[in-house]
Amino acid sequence: MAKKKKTTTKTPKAPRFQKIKAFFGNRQTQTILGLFIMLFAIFLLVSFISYLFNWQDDQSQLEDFSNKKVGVKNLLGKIGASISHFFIYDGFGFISLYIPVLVFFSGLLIFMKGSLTKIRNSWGWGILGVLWFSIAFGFLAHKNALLAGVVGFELNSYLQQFLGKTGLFLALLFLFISYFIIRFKLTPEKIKENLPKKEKLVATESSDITANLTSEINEKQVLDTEENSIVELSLDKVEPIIEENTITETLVVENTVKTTQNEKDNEDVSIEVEQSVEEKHVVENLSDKLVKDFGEFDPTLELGNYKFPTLNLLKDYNETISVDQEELEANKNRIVETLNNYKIGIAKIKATVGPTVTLYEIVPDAGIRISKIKNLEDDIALSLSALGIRIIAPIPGKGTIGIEVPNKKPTMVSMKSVISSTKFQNSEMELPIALGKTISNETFVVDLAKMPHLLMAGATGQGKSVGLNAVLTSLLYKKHPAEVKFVLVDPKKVELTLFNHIERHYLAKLPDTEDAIITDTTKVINTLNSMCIEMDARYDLLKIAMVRNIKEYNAKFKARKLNPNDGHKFLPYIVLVIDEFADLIMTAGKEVETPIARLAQLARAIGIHLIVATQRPSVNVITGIIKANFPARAAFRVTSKIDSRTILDSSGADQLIGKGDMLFTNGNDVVRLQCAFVDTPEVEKITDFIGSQRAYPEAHLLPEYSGEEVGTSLDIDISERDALFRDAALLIVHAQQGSASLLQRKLKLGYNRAGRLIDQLEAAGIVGPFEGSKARQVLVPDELSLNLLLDGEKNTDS
Ligand SMILES: Nc1ncnc2c1ncn2[C@@H]1O[C@H](COP(=O)(O)OP(=O)(O)OP(=O)(O)O)[C@@H](O)[C@H]1O
Repeated sequence: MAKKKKTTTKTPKAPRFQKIKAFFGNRQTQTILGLFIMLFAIFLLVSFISYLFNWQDDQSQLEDFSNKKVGVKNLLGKIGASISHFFIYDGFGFISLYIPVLVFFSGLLIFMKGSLTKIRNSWGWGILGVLWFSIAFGFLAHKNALLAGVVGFELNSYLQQFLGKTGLFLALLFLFISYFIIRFKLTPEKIKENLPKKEKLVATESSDITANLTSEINEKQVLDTEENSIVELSLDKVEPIIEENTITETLVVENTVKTTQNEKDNEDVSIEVEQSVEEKHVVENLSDKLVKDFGEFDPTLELGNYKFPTLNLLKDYNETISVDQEELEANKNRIVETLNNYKIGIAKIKATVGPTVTLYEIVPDAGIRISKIKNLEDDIALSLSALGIRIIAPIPGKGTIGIEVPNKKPTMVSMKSVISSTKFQNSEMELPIALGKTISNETFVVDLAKMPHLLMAGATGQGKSVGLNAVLTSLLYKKHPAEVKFVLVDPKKVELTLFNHIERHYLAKLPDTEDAIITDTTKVINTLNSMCIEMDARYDLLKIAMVRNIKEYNAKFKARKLNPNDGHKFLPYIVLVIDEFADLIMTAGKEVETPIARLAQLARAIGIHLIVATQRPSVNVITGIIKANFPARAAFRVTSKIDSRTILDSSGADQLIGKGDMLFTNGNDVVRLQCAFVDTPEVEKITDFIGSQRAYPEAHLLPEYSGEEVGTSLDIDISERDALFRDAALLIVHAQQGSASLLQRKLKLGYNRAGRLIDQLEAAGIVGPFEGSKARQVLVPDELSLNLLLDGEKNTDS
């Protein structure tokens, strides 16, 4: 029975409790309850706010609460007014407004099935806060009944009795600070770490590292600590083990590992997400800063006051092209007649009058073969009884045939007219050159930097030197001394002397040489080789700067992205002008040709450009290797068709009329131009104008080059010599013929090995340098001398 009783007494209680629990655990109940609480919070808030405005009126009315006649002003009536009065006036004062917030928040959490702990926490902290504020308001403004409320006022005066004003103030301050310390888990260390927000690189992959590190943390540290406590482990003391695949080198270990143990209530476990601090990036790098502070590097600054030559230094000529109608008619009639004689009908004819020649553009009748007209070139010229007829059949890009007939009265194209043209003045080219005017009277401007080298040819007295002066003048009018330097080679010794005036502005020379203008052949060789050294040095600079050409390099340098302490400097363009190339080739041959070919092949990217002029455009002067590397050619009048072919790869230059009449090609079309005329007094005026200005201390210096290296650039170690070296040397000395094919035949070697042997023999001084198609010279006369030479070598080597 007793047993029975026990069960009967216990059972009714348990289900009731469980029923209540189930009732409140029901989501519908929770939703309704949450909603009710939220609405109640709004009710409270509205009434509180309304009370703030109407409290004085409503207060007296509340005494007569049940009296229907007595009304209140509060938006939520007597109940609203009473509750507000209770909380605000009799309670905690103004801060009571926080109570509806707390209520609303709790309602929301119930509505959303949030954590109960949160509700508990927020009420705990909320009530403390309300009390604190109420007392604080009482402390600060005890006369204002609404601010502190009765509770605040009373507590304030009660506490002041015990602690005094200062004591209470300190107590309030203490509570205030304590709140922040507890709430935000502040420690002096944490504050210190957060205060100086300097470059602290935070691991972007902190999770990885944390994982790595946790496994490494001394377990004891964790176990020794109390249950349920949060163990903060400073990672400073832990040696991080960094796996290869983690990006860790730049980490500042700042994270803390939080280990929570034995949590009973899962709901109570709140996850704290530590915000990783955004890694700071340097937006403005050093070069940007330098540019911001000092502006872009200005290479012209050293000669900042430099004045470009003025246009009035150049002469005016009467340049109006007079169109002689009679001459035009007569020429047209003769062309039509001549062509008709050869049964070539003309559909249309059009004339363009240029400075020196007039172009008659002919549209032949349908069915006429162009080659027929081309073949009749000489006959037509004879019939027109004029020199310098050039037939262009067809005119590229047009379906017409051109016949260029010289004008009876040619017009001079002055340098002034081309320099002052907007085409030249507004050109954005790197090295603009105003060469002259085309047949349609347009100024012809080309970029030397794009050519990239220019070959000029023409018989003597046809305008080459004037052409070179036009090129140099163009550059002087457009480029600052800091941007371009000239290396002038003048074997004729008289043509370029005027440019001596601008030595310290525009010229470049070898160190320890007196004259910047080179007239001596050996100096030319040294200068060319020095330019090859300059070229290699510039390529190295470009490589380090990771740019492809001088333009990009200089742009980078100007933007202060290249450090002068690393050897970087602003690179001026270097223009090498050789006035008489034939002379050089005749006297120095390969020694000149090889560096010229090298420069021509490679120098374009690093800003070295060559202008080579010759009056003998024969194949032994303009060799295949030179021609291949000079796509831009300017031909003045030459004496034979063969010369014209050598220079232009086509005839035409032999039919020019001289005096600056020229053909220019840059690989594709041939353009007929009248070269601009600049005479010696004009050049003198310009060079004087420049020369009288402040200059650099000396001419631009090219790298040093010692002439001894000429011809023995091959530096082959004795120990690396071929096993057959001695045999080969003997063979060559016996035969007195330095050819690789001899070695190939006699020693039965392959081409490459024989070539290598010849190189080694050259390095040893047994054979001379390569001389084109001829066999190399043998420098050792007999076997005895050879033995002496080789034994001597051995002795010096050991
Ligand atoms: N563009 C031009 N317009 C008008 N006349 C010109 C022009 N170019 C040259 N001449 C005339 O031709 C003459 C010879 O020219 P220039 O001295 O340039 O010839 P060159 O080819 O250099 O001769 P050389 O090879 O002997 O030095 C000049 O004095 C001038 O009278």
